[in-house]
Amino acid sequence: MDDEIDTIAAQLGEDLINKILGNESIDVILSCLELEAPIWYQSAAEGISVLHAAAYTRNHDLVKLLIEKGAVWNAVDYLKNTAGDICLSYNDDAIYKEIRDAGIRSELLLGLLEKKPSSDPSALILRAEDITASGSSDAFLNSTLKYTVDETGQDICMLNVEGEDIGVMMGWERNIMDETVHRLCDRHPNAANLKVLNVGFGLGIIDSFFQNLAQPPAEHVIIEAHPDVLKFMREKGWYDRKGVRILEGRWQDFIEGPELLKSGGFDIVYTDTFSEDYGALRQFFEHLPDILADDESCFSFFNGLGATNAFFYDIYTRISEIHLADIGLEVTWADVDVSFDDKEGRWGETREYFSLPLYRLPIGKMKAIDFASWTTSMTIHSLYIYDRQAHCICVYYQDWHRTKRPKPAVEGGILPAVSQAVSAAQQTQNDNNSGLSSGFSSPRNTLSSSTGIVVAMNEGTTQLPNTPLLQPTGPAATLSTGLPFDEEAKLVYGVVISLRNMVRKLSGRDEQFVNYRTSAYKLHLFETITGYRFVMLSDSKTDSLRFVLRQIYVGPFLEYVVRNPLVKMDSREQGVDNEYFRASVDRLIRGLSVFL
Ligand SMILES: C[S@@+](CC[C@H](N)C(=O)[O-])C[C@H]1O[C@@H](n2cnc3c(N)ncnc32)[C@H](O)[C@@H]1O
Repeated sequence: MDDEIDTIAAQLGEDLINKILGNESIDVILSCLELEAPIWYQSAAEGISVLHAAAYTRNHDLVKLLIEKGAVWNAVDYLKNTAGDICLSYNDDAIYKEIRDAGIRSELLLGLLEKKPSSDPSALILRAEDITASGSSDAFLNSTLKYTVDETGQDICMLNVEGEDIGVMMGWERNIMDETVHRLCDRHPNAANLKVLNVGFGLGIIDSFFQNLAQPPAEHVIIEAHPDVLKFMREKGWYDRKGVRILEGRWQDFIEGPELLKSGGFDIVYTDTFSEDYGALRQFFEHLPDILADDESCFSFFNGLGATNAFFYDIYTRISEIHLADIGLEVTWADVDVSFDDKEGRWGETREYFSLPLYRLPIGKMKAIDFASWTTSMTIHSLYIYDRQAHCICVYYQDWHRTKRPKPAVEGGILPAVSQAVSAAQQTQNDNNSGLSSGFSSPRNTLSSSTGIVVAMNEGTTQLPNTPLLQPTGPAATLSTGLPFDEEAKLVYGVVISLRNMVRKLSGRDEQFVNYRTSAYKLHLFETITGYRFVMLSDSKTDSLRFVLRQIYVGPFLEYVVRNPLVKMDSREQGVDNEYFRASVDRLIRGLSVFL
């Protein structure tokens, strides 16, 4: 019965492929699929799939349709070509990208990278379930390695798997390693004092290039797991080299432990292991933000997945770029010409694992923080305005990226027109009292609550047109004092005045105190000649915001507070809040050029 089904499927499949090759219309192909012709079929004669057939006929619409219907993007024919390779041979970029993107989507979405069985034709890329020493880490680490010089004179670290010689590392890769070291180190700002981590010693080619830099690394950590490699390292004197620290074991054993980061993060990280699949490489990626020292640190890895096939190599190159981007690393790629060797000579008796003319060399760097988006989304915590006349009484308060507001002020603890969000407000009372005689039309001006309920969302219930109010979206506030607002405001004022006086005492009256920074926040101060003190708290890494405070003063403050005929300029009794001022400050913060 099963045989019968197989025969029918094969007939329908052969018929489908022949129709595609015969340039039948899309409708005809669709009706074959409706009659259950198997879209996964590969022809008996050449092993070509429906996607190969569509690529041969260069029918872009049909390729799209077949992909939509579930055609296998990575089927390999008997000549080990994929449909993508067929497109490459025709130089058909558009169809190539269609198939390549289907591959990337499928790999990303289904996470097939870790799961491909070795019987899959694409096992020429990954050997995740290969339990021989070339595909299984455990089997590899228990195997015997041989260091030798092959018939062409190149150094080889070799493994024999079921009678076949497999190069763990081969001398022809010197150029790749040389170029990698130069691209990683040459222009590094810390070149005179580099801290380098290399995972996987092999022949020690890359480690020798690191050591041969004009200024060898100040610290050079090598993680190596295989006992035979460690023996080789000992024989070659690597244990005695200055600045070299060898961690014996798998990188997985050290990556989260204290020993690796004994002297802090690394300027350069490189990894090139053996018998590990893409899933392991991706796991290594995930640790990079923790082990790279800073934004100048660089990372590279041996980019050899899929390198016996241009199409697969392209896909895995792009997937690694996407995954590195996910953890904040931006990759630039350089091509290294590896076509110069006579291929026969390069491989000798060993199994070929890189057959493309160009090696794509990745250099990953932590993406520079985009100051614009960073500041809009997380830096400015709060603004306080004080009037010298009113001493430590805050006359205005507004916050943006503070997830925890202070507790509301005790009743009578703050002036009525400071901020609704930190007053002991009672919404019903707000409604009843809106539009008070003071000239403040904002509901924020009508507070006299006794409930103590915190109004913890946007302050503006009324808004100027086109002025979205900022949400408190930042990280958990480091600034929350847990105090009621009136006490917090006094504390801020007290700190400002003490530091200001201290600066004057230490450096003379002309010296101005403009900001200070702790590990948790930065405080910025701007004083007007009329006696107002504008204080802003921000993330500790923010540049000076004094110019922002000045802009608030000369813009919204002068316009909506000082020159507003409806506002009684009595900040000692009232506070200065009004909806126009509040919305205008919001708009100004959001519209700052550094936020663009
Ligand atoms: C291809 S070789 C590295 C070659 C090296 N880049 C060079 O320039 O000579 C791979 C090395 O990684 C080591 N290795 C494999 N899996 C490892 C793991 N999980 N942790 C640390 N080293 C590993 C192997 O023993 C081998 O020495």
